[in-house]
Amino acid sequence: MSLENITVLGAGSWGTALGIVLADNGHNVRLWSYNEEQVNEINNLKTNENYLPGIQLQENIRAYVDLQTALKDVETIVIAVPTKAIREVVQKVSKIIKTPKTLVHVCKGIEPDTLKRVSEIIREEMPDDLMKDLVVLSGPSHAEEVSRRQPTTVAVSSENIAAAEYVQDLFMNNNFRVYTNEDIVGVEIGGALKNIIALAAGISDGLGYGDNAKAALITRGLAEITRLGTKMGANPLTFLGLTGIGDLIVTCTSVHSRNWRTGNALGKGQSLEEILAEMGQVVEGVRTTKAAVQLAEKYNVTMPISSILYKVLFENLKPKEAVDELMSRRKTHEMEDITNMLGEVYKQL
Ligand SMILES: NC(=O)C1=CN([C@@H]2O[C@H](COP(=O)(O)OP(=O)(O)OC[C@H]3O[C@@H](n4cnc5c(N)ncnc54)[C@H](OP(=O)(O)O)[C@@H]3O)[C@@H](O)[C@H]2O)C=CC1
Ligand SMILES: O=C(CO)COP(=O)(O)O
Repeated sequence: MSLENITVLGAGSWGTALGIVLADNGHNVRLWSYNEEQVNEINNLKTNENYLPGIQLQENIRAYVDLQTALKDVETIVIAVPTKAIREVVQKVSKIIKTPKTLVHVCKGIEPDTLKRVSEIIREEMPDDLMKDLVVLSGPSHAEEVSRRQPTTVAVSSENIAAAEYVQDLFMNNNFRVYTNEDIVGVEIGGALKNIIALAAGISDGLGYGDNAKAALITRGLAEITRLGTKMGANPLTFLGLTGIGDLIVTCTSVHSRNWRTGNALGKGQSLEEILAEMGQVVEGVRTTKAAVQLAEKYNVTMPISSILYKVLFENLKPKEAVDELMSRRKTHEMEDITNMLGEVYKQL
């Protein structure tokens, strides 16, 4: 495959880790950050200590503070800023580029109130004639491990399978295996909602509950994600793949996860404000919990874990009381709703 200039917007942990993958594949990587000090550190010391401590960056990664220079002569733009910054960043890009580009977003969130997925936000902010293709990259992939070249698998999804295959080739190497999947709705919903369940799993661990509780949260979490996602038009089988159960497992069980760590500290009694101030990196699940509760209402689906987490995050419900409330819900059949979902699966086979 031909080598390219590729611009990565956002020099946080994920943007930098993906930059390392692309640089390993021989591409010229331009990391854009609005923080001049960080840009100087990346260019002069070849490190990004606040986001990926102990990692040495390659010579073919260069950082830029000027967006116009960062975007000069690129075909592909990777968007790796938090969901709340997407609109602003895409608007800035749309005012600079003159020819259509392939956009790859790697963000895991949903916008509260508008209830838009990230690809929908990008489509609203980027004129059609400036967007060649839009591709989502998602899956179980902590930046800390990717930057150390530990084996990782992800999926790329696009309405145009040829575009997904093109992005698959850009990123794929022997440490970073990339699959394609055409179900953008399922890929984005799985990636965004797993963060909510990871917050809940962290709370459970922080309270001192064990593996049984965590397995329950992962399994019942997957059930509520699938219930909502299917109503939104996703293929239920996607939730059994890398961007569904795969990402749910890694985020609920890893100390790398900012969402799990936030939940863990909440379970131990710290306040949300305090935790977020100390984290210094995005915790997407907090904002996505608001969106999920609104989506559950809109699509008329029950999402008990997301709903109870909303009360913990925004209504001062104590974590222990939240668990008691979850456990004492009315009795039900495990497969309630799932039979409907299976009907959808069979229709798609
Ligand atoms: N980290 C990971 O392992 C993974 C992350 N993701 C997803 O990738 C996305 C980015 O996450 P991640 O890199 O981890 O987050 P980080 O918090 O590590 O980094 C985000 C970067 O975006 C910058 N940024 C924030 N707001 C703006 C803005 N308005 N304009 C320009 N830059 C901005 C931040 O700068 P500053 O901090 O100075 O504000 C920071 O450099 C999230 O949606 C996350 O869920 C997906 C898979 C793995
Ligand atoms: O999405 C991720 C791993 O796949 C990263 O999760 P956190 O944002 O919780 O760190």
